[in-house]
Amino acid sequence: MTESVLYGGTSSARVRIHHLQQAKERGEKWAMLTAYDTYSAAIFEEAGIPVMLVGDSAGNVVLGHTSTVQVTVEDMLLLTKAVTRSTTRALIVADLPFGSYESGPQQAFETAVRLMKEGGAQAVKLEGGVRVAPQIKLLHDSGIPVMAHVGFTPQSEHALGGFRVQGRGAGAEQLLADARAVQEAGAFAVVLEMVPAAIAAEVTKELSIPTVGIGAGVDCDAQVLVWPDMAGLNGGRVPKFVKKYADLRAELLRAAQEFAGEVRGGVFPGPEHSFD
Ligand SMILES: Nc1nc(=O)c2c([nH]1)NC[C@@H]1CN(c3ccc(C(=O)N[C@@H](CCC(=O)O)C(=O)O)cc3)CN21
Ligand SMILES: CC(C)C(=O)C(=O)O
Ligand SMILES: [Mg+2]
Repeated sequence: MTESVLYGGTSSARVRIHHLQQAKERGEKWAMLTAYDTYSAAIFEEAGIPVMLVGDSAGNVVLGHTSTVQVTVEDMLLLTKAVTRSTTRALIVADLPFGSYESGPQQAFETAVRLMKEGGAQAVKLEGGVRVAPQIKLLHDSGIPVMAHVGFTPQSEHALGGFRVQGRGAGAEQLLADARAVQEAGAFAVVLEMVPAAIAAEVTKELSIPTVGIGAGVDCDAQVLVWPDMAGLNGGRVPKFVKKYADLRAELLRAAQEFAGEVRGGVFPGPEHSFD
């Protein structure tokens, strides 16, 4: 496992993407996590996470919005800069936020260039299938690596009628058409969000590019989770597809309470934290 090229040195984005492609061919799975700040990104890189997504889920988990719809390009730039300042080996992908690419390929190009030039991202992600294929094609032809995102696309929650599994029944054909369209347009990978496991397995088999699942079963080539969800920082309800690998909320709550208690009791700072 440690021999895997996925966790190697500081190769170019193009070479790293080629390694993701080779991993699919070998049947070697990999993990992606979201990242929004400099410390956590450095930790995930040390943990051997080969791809990080500066997700517009920041709208929910960092900025306190009710959805990703309110997130701006300026918000994404701030977060992307923080992540790219502390990482060297991971491939950093930045989400194009709602409203920054839908009107056409030129708009998508201009936003992607900002996230790469100013933010330091090595790739971008956008939501949609057939509908955004022209955007993906222009970015790809311009040398910008694109990750696609089909199935449940949170930026369209209002159009889709809420948080719903996509690709069930007759929806399977549309999902397959979307997945084929983004591959054809030049995407290097595609996120499958909230798709029945059997359909995601079929898409994964059908496509030559890696699929990254979130609520899409175990047969995807890779998996992604929103890090505050998987680390248990989120105090509210989490989607069914989340597994909690830690309880950071409890740990942080305890630390903050203990600090406050020691200050109230005159215990902190001790002599070892004070200057003569
Ligand atoms: N914290 C967080 N985690 C995420 O995974 C996430 C975000 N925020 N923000 C952006 C999108 C929105 N996503 C979401 C948000 C909610 C559900 C949800 O409530 N799912 C329910 C209902 C599923 C159904 O009824 O079919 C679930 O129980 O999974 C799913 C995906 C995924 N992304
Ligand atoms: C859930 C992932 C795929 C995402 O788009 C995000 O975090 O914004
Ligand atoms: Mg997103």
